[in-house]
Parts: sequence; C-alpha cells; structure tokens
Amino acid sequence: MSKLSVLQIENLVAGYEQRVLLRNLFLCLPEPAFVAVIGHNGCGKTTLFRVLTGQLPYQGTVQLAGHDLRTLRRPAATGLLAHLPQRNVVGFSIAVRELVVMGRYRHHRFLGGYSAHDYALAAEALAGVGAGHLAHRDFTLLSGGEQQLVWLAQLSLQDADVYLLDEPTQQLDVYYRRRVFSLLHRWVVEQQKTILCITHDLDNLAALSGYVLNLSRPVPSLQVLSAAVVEAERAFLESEESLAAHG
Ligand SMILES: Nc1ncnc2c1ncn2[C@@H]1O[C@H](COP(=O)(O)OP(=O)(O)OP(=O)(O)O)[C@@H](O)[C@H]1O
Repeated sequence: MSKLSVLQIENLVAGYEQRVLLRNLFLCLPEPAFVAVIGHNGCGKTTLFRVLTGQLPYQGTVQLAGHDLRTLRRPAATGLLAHLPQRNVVGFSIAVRELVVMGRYRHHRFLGGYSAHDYALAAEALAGVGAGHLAHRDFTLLSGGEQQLVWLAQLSLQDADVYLLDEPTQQLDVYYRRRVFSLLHRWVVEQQKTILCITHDLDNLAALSGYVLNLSRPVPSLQVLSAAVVEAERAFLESEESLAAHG
C-alpha cells in the first residue's frame, strides 16, 4: 500500500476506571470513506470519539493522517479532525448565520471580522443541508431538528480530513434523516472526506456505500455496507447473545 490510512488504530484499549469498553481494537480506515459506527447503548461508541478527540487517555496507537495522536495537541485546529458531539448547547441568542460562519474559524484572522466570502460560504453550507431559510433566525428558538441541521452546516465549513459525528440524525424526522445521510455521502464522494458517524438509524444505512463498524461485536471490524450486512448486524444487536456478551 502506497498511501497511509487517514486513521489507523492498533491495539486500542480505553474506558473508565474499572470498566474497559474498547478492548484491543484494530482499525485501518480507507480514504475517503463513510463509516457507520453502531452498537448497543453504552458499548463505547462515544468513548471511541473521546479518544480520537484527545479527551480520554488510552493504551495502544492511534495515527491520524500519519501523526501519532498523542503528539497532536489540538487536531481540530490543524484541520485534521472536526467533531459534532451528541449534545451541543448554546446559551445565548445568536443568528443562525453567525453560528454557521464560525465553522470558518481556522481562516479567521485574530480580531478581524468574517469576510463577505465567509458569509457566502456559510449561506451555501446552510442551503446544502436544506436550511437556507433559517439564516436570519435566532438559533436558540429553533426546534431540535432545525438546530441539528445548523450544526451540520457549521461542520461542513470546517473543511477537515476526518469528520466525527455523534448521532447527527437523532432528532430529525424521516425526510431530514435521509437527507443528512445523503449529504454525508456527498461529502465522501465529492469532497473526498472520511466520516465516522455514530448512529442507531440502521434503516438508512443499507442504501449507502461505505462501511459499518459494530462496537458491540466481541472483535469489531469494518464490514462493507450492504442490505445483507445491515440485516446481519441488526439481528446480532437484537439477539440475547449479544446483550449477554455486553452486559
Ligand atoms: N466519565 C465517565 N466515567 C465513567 N463511566 C462513563 C463515563 N462516561 C461514560 N461512561 C460509561 O461508559 C459507557 C459507554 O459510554 P458511551 O457514551 O461510550 O456509550 P455509547 O456507545 O456512545 O452509548 P449511546 O448509544 O447510549 O450513546 C456507559 O455505560 C457510560 O455510562
């Protein structure tokens, strides 16, 4: 193989005090790729993201675009990684377009305002997630689903190599759920991004191309997405056997 994997994980062990959640995980992500990270509640999906964003100590090796994760102080600031957490709260009134344009923060000069170009990109990003009409609304007054679309628009402006999304469709209705998955698919195909997306929304996965990583499996590994694979993983997650293994 001539090209380094954008994300390479070897023998990763991580968890909390008495509880190891990720045990000897190996992962070599092809680039670009869409990876659906699935598994039971509490199996360690968000914990994996906490490792990748430098919020949790771990054993083993994690390489991001050829850099040892331990040597990267702030992967987001260098454009290697962008992260959309499960809960993102804003405690003050702010216009949607002002929140979205902050996705351009790496291009922003200290004490300088955002440029007309930045705002044009923010408008484009909002339109891309189907939320162009929300640009001038107060973010804090939007519905949970509308807020989630705004976060996705902001994320798309960060222009990172690897995107980590923690249940991005959680609060969305059926139409927007499908729309978000096809948007993520476009980021992979058109912009060559690599996306790890935690989701419980198995219904939308079968139609996508990419991979699934089931962290409830005793030895999780990347599997190529297909209707048959999604059904097999659903059956595994619904089985008593898988719950017993995880309990
Ligand atoms: N700071 C912490 N200290 C101790 N235990 C924690 C801590 N954070 C999370 N946990 C526990 O670790 C387990 C895994 O949590 P994690 O958030 O990774 O699950 P998850 O797979 O993302 O689940 P869900 O699908 O419900 O979001 C849970 O049982 C959780 O209670």
